Amino acid sequence: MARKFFVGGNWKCNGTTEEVKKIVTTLNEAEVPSEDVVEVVVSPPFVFLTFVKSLLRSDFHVAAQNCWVRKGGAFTGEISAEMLVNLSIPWVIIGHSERRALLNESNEFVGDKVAYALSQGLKVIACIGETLEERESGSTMAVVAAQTKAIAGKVTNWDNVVLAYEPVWVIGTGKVATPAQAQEVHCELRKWLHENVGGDIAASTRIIYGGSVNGANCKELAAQPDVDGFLVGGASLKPEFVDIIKAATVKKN
Ligand SMILES: O=C(CO)COP(=O)(O)O
Repeated sequence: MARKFFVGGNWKCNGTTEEVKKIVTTLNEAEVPSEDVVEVVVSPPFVFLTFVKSLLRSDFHVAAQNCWVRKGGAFTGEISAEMLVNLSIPWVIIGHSERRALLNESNEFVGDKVAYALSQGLKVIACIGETLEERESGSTMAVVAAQTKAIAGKVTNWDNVVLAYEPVWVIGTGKVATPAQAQEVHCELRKWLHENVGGDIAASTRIIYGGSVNGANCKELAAQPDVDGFLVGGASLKPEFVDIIKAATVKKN
C-alpha cells in the first residue's frame, strides 16, 4: 500500500510573533508538491498554534507538541487533548525524546498519552529513538521495540498514527544517521509491526525519520525504501524546510 510522504516541522520552544509570521509567509509562498504527494504538518509552541493555523495555507496542517495524558481538569500548566480538538488542531506530537529525557516521560506514560489523544480524535506523531549509549551497547532495536510496544498496545486506529524514529544522538547535534543506518532501523521497525501488529498495518504505517535532517541530506534519506518522511527540528525554522518538503518527489521516481 502506498504510504504518502509526511514532513513534520517541530519548532520546539522557539519563535516570536514576528519570527512565526516570517516562517509562515515563506511556507505560504512556497511551491511544493500537492497534498496527494506530501502531507505537511508544522508544530509551533502552544501559544502560537491558533495564530499559525489562521495564517497557514490550507494544504498544510498544524500539530501540538504535547498534550495531557487524560481528560483536562486541575492540572496547572497542561493542555488537554479536548482543547486541541476544540480548536480544530488535528495532530499532536507525543513522546518526543526531549520530553522523555528532560521530563521523565516513561514508555508507559507515552503509551497512555497516545491512547487518550487517539480516543479524542487527534492524530498522533509518536516518537521513539535510542540514546548514543544504547546504540553503542548494541541495544538500539531492543530500546525502540520496547518504546513501540508501549505505543502499539494502545493504538486503536493505525490510520491516525505516524511513527517517528529519532535517534537521540542525532537530534540537534548536527550528526546525522547515515541513510543506511536510518533504513536499517526503519526496516526492523516495519518487521516488528508486521510480527506484532499485522502485515497490512506494517505496510501502510508511515515511519518517518528525525535528527539533523536538512536541505542537503534529505533526498538521500528520502530515497531509502522504509523512510516515509521526516520530523524536522532546527531546519523547520528556516527556508530550507521547503526543500525538505520537496524531497517527497524522490519517492515518485
Ligand atoms: O527532534 C527533532 C524533531 O522532532 C529533530 O531535531 P533537529 O532536526 O534539530 O535535529
